[in-house]
Amino acid sequence: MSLESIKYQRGNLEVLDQLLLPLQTIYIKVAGVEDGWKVINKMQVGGAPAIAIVGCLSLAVELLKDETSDKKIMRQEIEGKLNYLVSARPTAVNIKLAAEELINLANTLSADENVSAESFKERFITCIESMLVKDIEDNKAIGEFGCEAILKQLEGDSQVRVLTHCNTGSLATAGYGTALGVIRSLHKSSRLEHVYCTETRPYNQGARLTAYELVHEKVPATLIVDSMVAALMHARKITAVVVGADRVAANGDTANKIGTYQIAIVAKHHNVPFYVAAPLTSIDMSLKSGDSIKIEERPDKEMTHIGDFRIAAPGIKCWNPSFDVTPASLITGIITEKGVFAPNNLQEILPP
Ligand SMILES: CSC[C@@H](O)[C@@H](O)C(=O)COP(=O)(O)O
Repeated sequence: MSLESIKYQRGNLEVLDQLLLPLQTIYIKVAGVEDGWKVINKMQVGGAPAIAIVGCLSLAVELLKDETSDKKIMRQEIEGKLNYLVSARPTAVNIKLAAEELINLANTLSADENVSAESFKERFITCIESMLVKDIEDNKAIGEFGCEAILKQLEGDSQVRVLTHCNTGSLATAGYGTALGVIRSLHKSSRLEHVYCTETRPYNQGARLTAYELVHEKVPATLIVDSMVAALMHARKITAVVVGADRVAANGDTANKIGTYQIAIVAKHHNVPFYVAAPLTSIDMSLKSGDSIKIEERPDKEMTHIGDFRIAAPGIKCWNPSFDVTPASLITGIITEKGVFAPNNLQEILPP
């Protein structure tokens, strides 16, 4: 069975504490928006889709307990709480787009005289709950499209070696995963020879989470340190790189975990196709290019320490951007639930 990072039943939300993995499997109760903001900001839950889903579900849990019977007050509170949740982490766009959609729904329900306060609440919560199912369906479609695109470039029925970065699996989504979903689909098709996953310094999502998922799923995999990517591509034939995204701009420039950009440069040098696997909810058509994507900077401690153990020389200054932007020119294709698109062709699916 796949790992489950989000456990939800109406009125009850728990998330698997990613900071404790792989050593401990502990679920944290998220009783409302304040808890939702904290688990996202502290990175107890990470990954753009999972951040959006957990944030919105934390609002669903809070709303269920709310006894307000005034729709206007409910609408106002919902808007404030969603904007607050969006502020927990600035780079991933999924939560911002989900918040905009939910605020529109709240406006419509509040303005409709035929909708009672009870029915407003019910329809609003149901809409949030549907995100869980939709994300898994989208990821399975991404997996299939990605698998097909990678296999299409091969001659005969040769085996595939893939490199991935950060965590994009069941832990970073509602389930199945995006880039890791593509890897899962390749594995199912018996064409996957091997996966290489990077450690993903400084927070080690690759070593802690992706490696954990790959071992759990019995996918043949090897962990490498981030600085080994060029050596790996020189030493072994890598068929493709597949990574996730936190925000894709309208021109295809893609923000993803720090280190993605340099992997794309190395891939270009070695003629290795570089794919971004992301649902449409990671594409921000309001931004012309990656230059306008806000890059989150994380506390120094995430670089200088491993857990509570300091590894960096005391007194040294740090720069800790959590993401970088890979220019569209380095990206072979963006794998979405609607198919694989050239980065300069996103208007085909999402007209501006
Ligand atoms: C399907 S997850 C895609 C991205 O969100 C992922 O690659 C990533 O960068 C995660 O960053 P994180 O800082 O752990 O939230």
